[in-house]
Amino acid sequence: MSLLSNVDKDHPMQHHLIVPIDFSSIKNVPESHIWAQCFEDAKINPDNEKSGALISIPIIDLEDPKALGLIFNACETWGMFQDTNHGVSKELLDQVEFQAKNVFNLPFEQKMKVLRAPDEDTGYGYPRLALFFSNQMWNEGFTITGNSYYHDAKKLWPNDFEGFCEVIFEYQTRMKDLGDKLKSLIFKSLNIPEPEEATPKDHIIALNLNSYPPCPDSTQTMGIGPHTDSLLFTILHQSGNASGLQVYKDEFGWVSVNPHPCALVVNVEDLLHIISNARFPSAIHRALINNKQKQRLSIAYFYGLPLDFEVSPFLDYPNCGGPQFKPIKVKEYASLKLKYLDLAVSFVRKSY
Ligand SMILES: C=C1C[C@]23C[C@@]1(O)CC[C@H]2[C@@]12CCC[C@@](C)(C(=O)O1)[C@H]2[C@@H]3C(=O)O
Ligand SMILES: O=C(O)CCC(=O)C(=O)O
Ligand SMILES: [Fe+2]
Repeated sequence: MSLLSNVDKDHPMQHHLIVPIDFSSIKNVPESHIWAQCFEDAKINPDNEKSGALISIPIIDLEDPKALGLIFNACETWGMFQDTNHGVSKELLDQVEFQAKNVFNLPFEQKMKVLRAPDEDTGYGYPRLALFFSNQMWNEGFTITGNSYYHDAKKLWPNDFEGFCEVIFEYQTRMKDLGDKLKSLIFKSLNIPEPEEATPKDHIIALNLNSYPPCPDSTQTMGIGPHTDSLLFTILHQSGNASGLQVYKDEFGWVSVNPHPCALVVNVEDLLHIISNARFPSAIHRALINNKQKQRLSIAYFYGLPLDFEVSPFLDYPNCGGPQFKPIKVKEYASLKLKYLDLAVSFVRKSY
């Protein structure tokens, strides 16, 4: 059983919000998957041109001696950056993408063998946030926590599961190393001590394989609806051949985060927003479907803290004002998020 399922038990999901349509058999976009066209403007400006200037999310070389300052500025301005020189090989990124493609290219009935249970977080299905939107997303996902993939891979490929397991094991190991390094850099950049974790091995960590299948009418569909992620930060690999990810910023609106060769996207999640006393925004992001013909893949690694860890704003820096949030345990926050999605953070905000 995975860690987050302790929390999920109180918030079971309805079956029809978990089961994706069989994308391979669809000729027209069904009514259920049509989103309003309000995001059309963002699709026709994928280069992020605003008032004649090009804006883009910072790309930071982690080996750059100035990396700390650059990370701080990017997190403060965007809640997001792309990192290069992160130590994860191109081969491994290609391999994990290949394995993700293998999962999603299986026949629908085969994928249904590992359908996520209503009160669990691992397995195949629409993302959990499907609960909060009246329209369905053009997306199918496969969520892994700890070694849940082993059991699922045996169901997907009874005689040939080792290849998938080896790649996922290796990817999780490399992501954990990179996550530890990023955590240290991010906390140093804020000039605050890293959280002292009583039980470091009980971190909530999840890996999400996302597929955005080819779509007969990509002007009307949404890959993944607007949301923030809940934990400390996400490390996202997006396939190089298709754009879609966008981050929201007040002055600019939706800004595309186009794939950069070898870079991984890092975005601030809610708990880091709280710990930084709102100095770092939790990145509001979504993924559009920009291409009719091509499948887009992304692999998201959610780096968290132990469930019983109490999170509170760190205030020991000049002019930080008072604490903007009440202390809250990770598991309590995860539970609020499952109930209220992006309103969850407002329940933790202090009212003066
Ligand atoms: C650890 C986790 C974070 C996540 C829920 C999960 O158990 C695994 C999937 C994650 C995801 C991905 C899409 C957006 C999101 C809000 C969702 O519905 O499932 C996040 C969850 C989160 O950050 O709360
Ligand atoms: O596919 C993407 O670019 C974004 C995925 C995402 O936001 C998520 O898995 O939480
Ligand atoms: Fe996300």
